[in-house]
Amino acid sequence: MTEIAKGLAGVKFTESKLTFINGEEGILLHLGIPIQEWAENSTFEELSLALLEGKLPTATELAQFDAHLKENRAIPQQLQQVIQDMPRGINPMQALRTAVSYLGLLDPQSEDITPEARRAITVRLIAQFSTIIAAISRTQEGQEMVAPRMDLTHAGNFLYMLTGTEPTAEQSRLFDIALVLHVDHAMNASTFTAIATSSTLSDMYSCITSAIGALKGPLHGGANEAVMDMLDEVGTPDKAEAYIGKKLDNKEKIMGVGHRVYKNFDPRSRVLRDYAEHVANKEGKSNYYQILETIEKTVVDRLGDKGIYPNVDFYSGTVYSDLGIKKEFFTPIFALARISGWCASVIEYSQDNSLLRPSSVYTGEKDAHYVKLQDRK
Ligand SMILES: CC(=O)SCCNC(=O)CCNC(=O)[C@H](O)C(C)(C)COP(=O)(O)OP(=O)(O)OC[C@H]1O[C@@H](n2cnc3c(N)ncnc32)[C@H](O)[C@@H]1OP(=O)(O)O
Ligand SMILES: O=C([O-])CC(=O)C(=O)O
Repeated sequence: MTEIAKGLAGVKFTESKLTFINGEEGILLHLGIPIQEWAENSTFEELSLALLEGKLPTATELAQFDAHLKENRAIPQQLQQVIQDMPRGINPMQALRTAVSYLGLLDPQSEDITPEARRAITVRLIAQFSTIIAAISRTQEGQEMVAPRMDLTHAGNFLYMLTGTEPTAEQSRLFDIALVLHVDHAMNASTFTAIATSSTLSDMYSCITSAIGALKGPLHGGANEAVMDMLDEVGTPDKAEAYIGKKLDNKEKIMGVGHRVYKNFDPRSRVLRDYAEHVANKEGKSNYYQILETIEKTVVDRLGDKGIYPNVDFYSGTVYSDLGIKKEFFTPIFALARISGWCASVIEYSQDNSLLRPSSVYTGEKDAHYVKLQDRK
């Protein structure tokens, strides 16, 4: 019988120098550097550039890249209008997908798939994702959009555009770290989707629009919002153990735990857990954090042997909540970070492109014949 690689698990279809993961030991490296070092020392801007260039940038290179991002923060008036006119109460990931697709219509370079054009579009996409997501949030709440500021970091400016208030240095840094942790993760479903689209020699906006669609699902980026739903459903920490026990007895999945690659702690969830704890301790342990602690313990006790541990989506929501971000925007924020990984991966793959076209094992009939409509029972 032909072996089927269900979910393409473990299938290697390309080489990449960007990200290394050892799922058994819980190791994640970008350009060989551990994620913990990136989180501690770097910024979203620097990691994005490093992945695009394949090396740590010099101070001059980083300053130039930062200036390019800032120059490109504003979004076209026509797109602002489209966002303004979107129906209310929509899923923000649908709104993001539509806005990015529309942005492609306005970009005269959008059909150009040369490496130079892909790179120039990448800078605009990274810069404008932030403005688009903040604009969607504000208009959905019936508020005026806030124009970007050029004197703030990428993370700080996003929080400013989202809330209309300049964040503190601590808030900006915390959010920046969260972005760094989400930038890239090798051949995850959305990056793979972006690459599959680019492998047909399609344009950058099509690649990113398809990636947004893939990230939206609750088995991937949508899990961070689903974790918050679960916390609200649990209600209080004393109910968490019984809630999880019942779900597991019913063979239901727990959101924010388990991972296709990590069969041990996801190193990013540990960093996020420390920040979530720090945030919770500031104001006395929050309900959310205490529920998460109990869920983590219950899941690891019951499923640790199966390699099921908290993933990056488990603690991120409590950090975002503390920054005043609504749960519907957790997945767009994942996209705000992952845009850099998507673009860097598409550009890397395009250098030695091969059409992605796997096979399936046909299990249907082979000797059927057409029956005219009027003769069918
Ligand atoms: C950024 C990210 O995308 S990180 C992932 C975010 N997604 C989530 O948090 C959703 C919850 N997690 C999951 O659904 C899964 O762990 C996935 C989809 C992420 C990866 O899982 P896969 O590698 O496809 O494994 P699969 O879903 O086949 O599960 C393997 C076994 O572990 C169990 N399992 C996996 N995840 C979970 C979970 N979250 N809760 C309970 N059981 C789980 C399955 O029930 C299955 O058990 P079985 O062998 O007894 O049937
Ligand atoms: O790698 C994956 O399968 C999921 C993902 O995007 C991540 O964990 O960041």
